[in-house]
Amino acid sequence: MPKHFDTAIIGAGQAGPALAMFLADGGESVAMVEGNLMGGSCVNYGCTPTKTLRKSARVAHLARRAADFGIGVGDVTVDFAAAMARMRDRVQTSRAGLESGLEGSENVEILRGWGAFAGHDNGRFTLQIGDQTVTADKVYINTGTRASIPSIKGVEAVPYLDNVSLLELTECPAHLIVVGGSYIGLEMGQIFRRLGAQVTILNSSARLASREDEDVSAIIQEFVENEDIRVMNNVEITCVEKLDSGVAVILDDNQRIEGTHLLFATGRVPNSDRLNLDNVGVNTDDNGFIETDAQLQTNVNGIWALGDINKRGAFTHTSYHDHQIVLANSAQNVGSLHQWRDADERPTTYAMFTDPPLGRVGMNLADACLAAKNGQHILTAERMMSDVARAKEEGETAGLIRLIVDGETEQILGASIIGISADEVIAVITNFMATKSSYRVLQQALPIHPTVAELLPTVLAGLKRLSVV
Ligand SMILES: Cc1cc2nc3c(=O)[nH]c(=O)nc-3n(C[C@H](O)[C@H](O)[C@H](O)COP(=O)(O)OP(=O)(O)OC[C@H]3O[C@@H](n4cnc5c(N)ncnc54)[C@H](O)[C@@H]3O)c2cc1C
Ligand SMILES: NC(=O)c1ccc[n+]([C@@H]2O[C@H](COP(=O)([O-])OP(=O)(O)OC[C@H]3O[C@@H](n4cnc5c(N)ncnc54)[C@H](O)[C@@H]3O)[C@@H](O)[C@H]2O)c1
Repeated sequence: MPKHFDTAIIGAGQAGPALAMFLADGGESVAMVEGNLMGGSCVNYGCTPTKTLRKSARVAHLARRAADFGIGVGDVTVDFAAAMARMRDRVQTSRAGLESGLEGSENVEILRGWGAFAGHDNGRFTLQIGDQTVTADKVYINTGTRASIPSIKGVEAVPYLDNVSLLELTECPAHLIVVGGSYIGLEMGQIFRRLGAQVTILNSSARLASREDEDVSAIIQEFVENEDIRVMNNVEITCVEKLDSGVAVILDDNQRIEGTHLLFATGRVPNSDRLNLDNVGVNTDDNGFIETDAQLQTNVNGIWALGDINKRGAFTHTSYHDHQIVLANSAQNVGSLHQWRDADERPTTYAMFTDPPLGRVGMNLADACLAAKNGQHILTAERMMSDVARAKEEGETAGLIRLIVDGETEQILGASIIGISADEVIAVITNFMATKSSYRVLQQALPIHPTVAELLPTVLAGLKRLSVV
């Protein structure tokens, strides 16, 4: 007889482990199935290592700028191996913490191996994990995504990097060609430039971070080019070739870019292909992302999909939030204190950790223009970071603050903040939006001087109706 669990969770990403421990604490028997490293992309190949490396890169950058602040540090050198070792140490500590939490959880059994559905019978799902078979009443899928590699001619014959192998480098690339001009391309391009690589970004979109407003893309392009990162937008890669010294990328206009290393930062594909979803009839979209309702239940009763695999956000905080939504809607109603029970209602919010960072929530200006065209009463206000005292004092004045408000309900609809501390300041807006209060309440707050956030009430005082012709 296969061992039976109340709950099986496939994939220990950002939703699975927290859910496992919570359900186990409530007395359920939980199988936590993981084929690779506990913590998934965020802990091992995503947020944790990249934000740790970002710090080394920022220190190098500020050291190079030391004279601007009246400080002499002499020639700045980068100990690449030490920076990478610091990053790996942080990853290991983070993963170990998660593992010990799971291992210490009495009702959680960790099953190591790739999980797949074998079928269902009498309300129980059967899972195959290597040569082990188990059954469960409920299954939560948290299997995430992996790097998508474009099918470019010659790609199978060249050595290339993705977000996993990039972190395994032992020497800094002399010239890193980054394909992709969005979150990963920009964050990693800037980090590796600051660690000493020459960097070229090849981007098929017309502008960097093309989901953002045009002026935000222009600000990003300006600050990365100021660091001698070469940016080529609107490119179409015809083929890639292996060289003794690395790799050559040939564009459709016959331009040839040679580098020592090639990184693909061209989006993600879902890890749904080895789940054998057909055996239980779970629906996916054409790209393999699992379809769910607003409570994250799939079309099959008793199977939920959480995190990047459900395409309802592609961030650690959205994945973690997914487990809270599931708990809030669970039979035990254990998450009743959580406000959000409906994934359709939450606003999109994220940061891009370039330096300076971008903080985003809800509508951007392009969305706002569309809404205004459709008759919505929209107010907008903005201020350049060069007019923010704290930014001037820090000597980091690139960027802007843009706020968008509904003129009738007076609720804040969105914000784009790019500039120093934008990754933190955006949370003031995101948290405030959760109260659904009028923006006038935020204007009554007493902010601290000198901070970037102190300008938010001032910016709101300048709200004007957005008119679109
Ligand atoms: C370079 C990079 C930087 C990033 N930086 C940020 C950031 O700064 N902030 C942010 O919010 N987000 C960031 N992200 C995104 C973030 O990492 C993901 O959104 C987050 O990890 C949530 O993923 P998840 O919970 O869906 O699953 P994942 O973290 O992808 O984990 C899925 C797990 O499932 C396992 N698995 C897959 N298939 C199976 C199977 N069949 N059986 C068993 N196990 C399986 C995998 O091995 C993996 O451990 C970054 C991503 C990358 C790649
Ligand atoms: N700060 C963060 O939260 C953070 C950081 C890094 C990654 N992430 C996550 O990782 C995911 C993936 O990020 P990403 O940057 O790889 O993907 P993305 O989908 O955001 O961007 C892909 C980029 O690659 C370009 N591109 C695609 N095919 C190309 C080709 N053949 N030639 C040239 N350019 C091409 C696109 O124009 C775009 O700029 C994000 O959706 C996000 O969820 C988040």
